[in-house]
Formats: sequence, structure tokens, C-alpha cells
Amino acid sequence: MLVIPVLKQIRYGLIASCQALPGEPLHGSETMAKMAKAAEEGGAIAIRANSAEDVRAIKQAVGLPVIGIVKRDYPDSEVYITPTTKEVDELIEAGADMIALDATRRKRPGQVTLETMVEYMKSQNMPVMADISTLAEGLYAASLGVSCVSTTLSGYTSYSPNLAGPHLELVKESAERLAIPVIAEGRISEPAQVEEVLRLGAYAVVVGSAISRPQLITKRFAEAARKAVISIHGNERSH
Ligand SMILES: CC(=O)N[C@H](C=O)[C@@H](O)[C@H](O)[C@H](O)COP(=O)(O)O
Repeated sequence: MLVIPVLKQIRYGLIASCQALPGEPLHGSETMAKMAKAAEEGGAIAIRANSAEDVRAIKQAVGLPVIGIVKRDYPDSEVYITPTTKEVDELIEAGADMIALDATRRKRPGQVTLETMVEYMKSQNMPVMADISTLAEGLYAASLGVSCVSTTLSGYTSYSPNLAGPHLELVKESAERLAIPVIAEGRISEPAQVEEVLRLGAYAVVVGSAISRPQLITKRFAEAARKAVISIHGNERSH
């Protein structure tokens, strides 16, 4: 296995995904840079970030490698994570150390194909993280020469299972079958799950919402309070 420098840096570590879309309370590059700084202080070894603006701001704020994506909707495609070479160019310009893209076999915008995307990134010497939803997608992405796969899209395609937690089976099978690093990503919300996926063979672990989406973190605690009150007092906070 040819080990590219950024892969060496992320090995066995926690990658914090720091993303807030327009409409989320923390949206904005300045805030995401602060979030990334906090993640760095907490021990994250890399950051996954959305948009050229956020990648640029985060690169200035932290000394960690940044895995960039651009989430963008196109009218003729369901693919929204780095769908075309336009988004790749934006991320290269912003200084991303690795770029993640949707590596499903779904139709991309216009005439763009997964094959042309990977070829383009390779021609730019840009390491590629392939976001997959199934083992078959991982095997295919590996055959194209991507640098690593991530289980990001499991539960987000119509043909992958919609689980409450991480897709452990996909992590395990991918780690067993692929000769390239497999990153565990998606619905990892407890430290124990980080250990679990590493034991199953994950090369590194991405945690997003449980670190960087405080509205969702708060919701879990508020929900716990609501359920506890019903169980203790038999009703919701009526007085
Ligand atoms: C499916 C999709 O669009 N995932 C995105 C990919 O970058 C992010 O919204 C997720 O936060 C990230 O994958 C980390 O996952 P989680 O937030 O579950 O830890």
C-alpha cells in the first residue's frame, strides 16, 4: 500500500467533521474555524469541512490536515457531496489536503462520471476520500485508485440500511476486503462506538454531529430530560 502523507497523519485518529449548512445556528466560516480549533484542542487529528470558505478559514486557524468537501445541489442529480470538478477546483484553491466525494454509482450532474472525477483528482495529485454507502461501492472506488474510503453515505442512499448508529457491518467487511484504508463515518455519537469501529478494522474515525452540531447535542439531553420526567412524575412538565 502506497502511504500518502495525509493518510499517515490521520491513522488511528479522530477526525472531527465541522460543518454547519446555511440555516444552521453555527453557519459561517469564522464560527467553523473556532469549532475546528476547539476540536484540535480536544485531540482531533484532522478536520472534515464543507465549502472552500470554511476550508480556507479552518486552515488558517488550525495546524491539522483538512479534508474538504463541497455540498452542492444540482437539479439533475441526487449527488451532492463534491459532485463535479468545479467543486474540486474550489477545494484545491482553498488548500484542502484531501478531498472527499460521493463515490456511489448514482448519476452525477451533466456528463460527469465517478471515473472522470477520480482521474481528475489524481492528475492534480489530490488524495481522494471516497464516500460510500455499500461494500460494492468501496470495491469499485478502490479499483479506480482512490486513497481511502469512508462509510459516510451508508443510510443516505435508497439502497443502504437506515440504521440508528454506525453501520458496523460495512466498516468490518470493507476493512476485511479492501487493501486501502477504511474510515468509519456516520452516526457515531458515543466514545464506545469509536473504539468499536477501530476494533473492527477502521483506519480512522470521523465524528460530526456529536461534536459540532450543538442543536443536535442539546436535543439528546432535552429528550432524556423529557423521558425521565415522564417516567419519574408520570407526565410532562405540567407544573
Ligand atoms: C450524509 C452526509 O451528508 N454526511 C455529511 C458528510 O460530510 C455530514 O453532514 C456528516 O455530518 C458527516 O458525515 C459526519 O457524520 P455524523 O454527523 O453522523 O457524525
